[in-house]
Amino acid sequence: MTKLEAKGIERYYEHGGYRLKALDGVSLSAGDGDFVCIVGPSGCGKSTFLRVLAGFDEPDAGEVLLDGKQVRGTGPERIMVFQEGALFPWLKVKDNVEFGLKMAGIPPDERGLISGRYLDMMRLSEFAGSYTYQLSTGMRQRVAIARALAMDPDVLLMDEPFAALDAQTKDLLLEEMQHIWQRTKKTILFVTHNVAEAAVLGTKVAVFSNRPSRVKKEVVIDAPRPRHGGDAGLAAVQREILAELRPPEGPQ
Ligand SMILES: Nc1ncnc2c1ncn2[C@@H]1O[C@H](COP(=O)(O)OP(=O)(O)OP(=O)(O)O)[C@@H](O)[C@H]1O
Repeated sequence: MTKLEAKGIERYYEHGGYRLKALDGVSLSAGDGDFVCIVGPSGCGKSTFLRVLAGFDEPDAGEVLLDGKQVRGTGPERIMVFQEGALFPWLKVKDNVEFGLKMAGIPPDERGLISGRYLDMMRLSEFAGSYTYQLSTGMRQRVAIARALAMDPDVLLMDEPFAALDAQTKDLLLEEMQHIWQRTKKTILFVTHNVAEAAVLGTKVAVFSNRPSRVKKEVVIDAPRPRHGGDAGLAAVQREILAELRPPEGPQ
């Protein structure tokens, strides 16, 4: 069953009198429980597309459907995790995770149970009372993921969430992300510039073209899990994606 569907999304930006077309009719769907990775050339419009899905940006044309119904603006059923986590430094880890729940009027006891569950899942329980500046970058990113999951969204939108991490932490989080996805059965759309990461995580990978972007190709990946970066079985799929990303050869 289709969970989230984007149909013919167009998005323009004003650049000092010049109208720049970022998205040129992007259509992409994610089935319930799919892990869709989005890759594409730098500046092609991946983040713009995710912002449209999250409702932070209005498309100039096209529509976003959740469970077959058009959605506009932001909503608790579509939650975004940013590259830098975007946590509140003045709040403790537990309060960061509970922030959205508090805003939604969930009583303290229930909030505590929910944050406890996700802090446990992200192996952060012993840091519940710490401030985010006392954590490593990887731990902060895990707090951001816990905070998003605590809202129990239908769809998790992740914009290069591991880009600022060192290789070792990234490997660990790639593994954890697969466990979390399998445990929570969330529908995830995940933007990355890293083809290996996309091949490890994705049930399918959507390759965006150069700006103004469209979906150039969708590659379905059914390799067994857990997957790891160096898996030989993923090499062919990575080559297929990389071939799509290579600029066309022009006249010499
Ligand atoms: N707020 C904005 N105002 C004006 N132009 C913008 C804005 N946000 C993005 N753009 C332009 O839209 C295009 C797509 O940007 P976007 O950040 O969506 O690309 P991206 O694929 O996520 O890039 P990267 O991989 O480098 O992060 C770029 O040319 C960028 O300059």
